[in-house]
Amino acid sequence: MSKPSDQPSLRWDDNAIVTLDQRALPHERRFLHLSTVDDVVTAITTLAVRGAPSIGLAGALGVALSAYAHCSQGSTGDGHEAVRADAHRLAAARPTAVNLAWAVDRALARLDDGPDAVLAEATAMIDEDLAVNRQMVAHAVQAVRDRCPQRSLRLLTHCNTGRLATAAVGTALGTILALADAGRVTEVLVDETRPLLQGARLTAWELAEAGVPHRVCVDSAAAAAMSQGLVDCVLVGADRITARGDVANKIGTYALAIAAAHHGIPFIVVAPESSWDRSLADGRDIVIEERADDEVTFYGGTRTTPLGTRAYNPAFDVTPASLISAIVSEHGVHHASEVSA
Ligand SMILES: CSC[C@H]1O[C@H](OP(=O)(O)O)[C@H](O)[C@@H]1O
Repeated sequence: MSKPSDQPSLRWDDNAIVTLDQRALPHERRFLHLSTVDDVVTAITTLAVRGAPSIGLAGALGVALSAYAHCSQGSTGDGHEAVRADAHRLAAARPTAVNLAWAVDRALARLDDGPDAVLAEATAMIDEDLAVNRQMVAHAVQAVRDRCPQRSLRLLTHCNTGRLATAAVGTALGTILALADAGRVTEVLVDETRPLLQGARLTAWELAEAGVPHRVCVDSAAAAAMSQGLVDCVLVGADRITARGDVANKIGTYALAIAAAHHGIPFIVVAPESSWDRSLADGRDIVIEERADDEVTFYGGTRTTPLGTRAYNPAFDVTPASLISAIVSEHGVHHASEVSA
């Protein structure tokens, strides 16, 4: 069965956020109970909770945690400064995915109505994300079919954009699962996605759970796979999309887009409206998160480099709109270009 799962990846339970610790997958299903704002900030910065929509939802629920901690239900403003300070910390936990600040701000806007209203707004976003993903996946399936005449498809994806990264269903991976459920997928090539291996650990786990044929490849093998005719379409997610359609996404996405354009392979971005930042036109203005050297200089807990070796470790890169065949949201295809490398 490959239908995208609609089981929420995080929930509110007894004044805590309950969610899978994505660092432990695929070998351990460990649940986290996040009961303080510090817990939520740490979970986001360590990628225990990850994926643009998921970190937004966790951030919004974190505002609810703060509101209950600092405000009584009938508060007239006491504690609001403390909640606003917590909201700032939550929104700043990771800078690139616009969903985080957007969701935190939306939850914070209900503060004057009390903690219950903040929680109601955050949990409404979970339900909305699920509905949005279902609509988006339907549009993305059609966008693939419009660009790929093949009856059965060989797809390539990068990082993890499934139910773990969203409230449920997923974005690009949700589309892949829907295509597989319709019998349209021969194989999925999954970029392992160095250095944190979201592809090898999480996307492979979701595809295996769904029974979809797949192989993992090192990120640098993706272009070779395209040159060998192993890829009919590339599907990826997004963390921030500018007004003209430049896309910030997991590091390695830009290289995929260049290779896809060179080989005339459709390169489709699947992301919700909440991933758009229309205040920016040029992707070069997107703040790219730089992460610790040891994510690169260590592998499996063992140092791979000489002591003292530094690393260049941006968590994201920017793909210009000119290299993107289509950007699909719950509203349909936003951007389509005849891509040329
Ligand atoms: C639907 S997830 C969108 C996006 O978020 C991921 O980043 P991270 O794993 O660092 O949270 C990746 O860029 C996905 O494409």
